Amino acid sequence: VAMAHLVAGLARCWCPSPLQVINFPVVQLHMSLMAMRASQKDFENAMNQVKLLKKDPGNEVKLKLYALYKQATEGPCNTPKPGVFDLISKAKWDTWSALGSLPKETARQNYVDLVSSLSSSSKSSGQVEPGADRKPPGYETLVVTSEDGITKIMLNRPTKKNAMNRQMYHEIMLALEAASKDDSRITVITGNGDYYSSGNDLTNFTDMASGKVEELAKNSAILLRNFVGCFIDFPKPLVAVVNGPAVGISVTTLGLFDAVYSTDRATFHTPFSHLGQSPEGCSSYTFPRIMSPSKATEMLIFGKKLTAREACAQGLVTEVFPDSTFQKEVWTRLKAYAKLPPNAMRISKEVIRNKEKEKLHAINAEECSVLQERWLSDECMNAVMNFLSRKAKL
Ligand SMILES: CCCC/C=C/CC(=O)SCCNC(=O)CCNC(=O)[C@H](O)C(C)(C)COP(=O)(O)OP(=O)(O)OC[C@H]1O[C@@H](n2cnc3c(N)ncnc32)[C@H](O)[C@@H]1OP(=O)(O)O
Repeated sequence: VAMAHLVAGLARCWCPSPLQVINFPVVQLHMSLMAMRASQKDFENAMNQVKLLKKDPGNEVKLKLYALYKQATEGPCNTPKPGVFDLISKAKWDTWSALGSLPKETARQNYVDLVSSLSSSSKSSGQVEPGADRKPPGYETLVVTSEDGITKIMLNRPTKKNAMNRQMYHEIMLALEAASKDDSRITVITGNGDYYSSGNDLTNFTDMASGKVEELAKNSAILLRNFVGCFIDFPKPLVAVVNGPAVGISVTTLGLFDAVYSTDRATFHTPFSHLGQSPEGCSSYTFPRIMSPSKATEMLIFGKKLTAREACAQGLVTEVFPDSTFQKEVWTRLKAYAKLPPNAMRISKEVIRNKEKEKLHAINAEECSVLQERWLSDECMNAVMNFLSRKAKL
């Protein structure tokens, strides 16, 4: 009954011209840190474009548009929570509130992207779409496919063991953003070749040796914070299909996935002390909770490498499969899961994740700020130089 009221109420809220509700004053916004930046003009165009859509995009999308608009213009949700019986206001408040501390400029970009995707699918008028001259992202470090209700993001630098260079960080963020809005129900991250990922590409640090070190460390901390933030905020079930060994950030972010399936050939290694670094990916918070404080210490401080079975026994991995049947078994299972009702899955994730979101963003910020200092230390510089001059391997 409550759902029926909510649906009817939302329909009233957006009808007879359901999209005209998004007729808000315009405010000045700041430049985005993200690679693709939506200008104030793009944002205004998007607001106009919404009114021209012929096809009603549905309540879920309208709520998302509402929330992104509010976040882009007013920032994080700052109004009192409506009562439980005020279903429409509560649905709007919940959606806005779920955006947490998403920066205004990112919300503005997301709003523009969402409207752009709606415009291209509904082809409502002969007008030029905002951003129509902008090419859809072509990935150089990833292969992204969508099939059977599953968007698969495959890390694709196999000759470098899928080490994450700056471009890959940016592309993963873009791919997650796109997957959060596409029709798929589950999103998977996996690796191409024999490794899941060897973690941060240590050549990212080579620039550090060439002056402006503080600035580079600061920019890397911003990149890392945005990157991990995308995992914290990802709204659909996110599954890691760990096809081989995982190192560093590709291990720590697993604590932010909803399920982790691993081949028995994989290992899990976070050699931060060896590298003069400190934990990231919210692992300083998630790992002690997933495993136990002392098991987390062995991994994050002493750099103990876990086998897949050990990682499973400690709760980091959901299930381990023999390498010979890994792909077949995992994809059969995921395809079955992808037939489940998408809204129920998304809402269940929201219920689970929302309790922790604010905390996770705070942990992420703290870890990045500590790392920013660590990257400038002799311990870190020496470890990176040793790897680059091939004196040391893990
Ligand atoms: C924005 C900043 C975020 C920072 C946060 C993250 C922290 C981390 O992720 S810390 C973890 C960093 N990763 C490592 O320290 C791993 C380093 N790599 C290795 O120790 C070995 O390469 C590895 C054990 C993974 C594999 O050893 P082998 O099987 O013997 O292969 P090769 O060493 O010959 O590797 C093949 C090829 O790949 C290049 N490679 C592998 N890993 C990395 C890496 N992390 N960064 C850069 N390059 C990497 C390796 O150099 C080889 O290249 P070529 O010599 O050109 O063939």
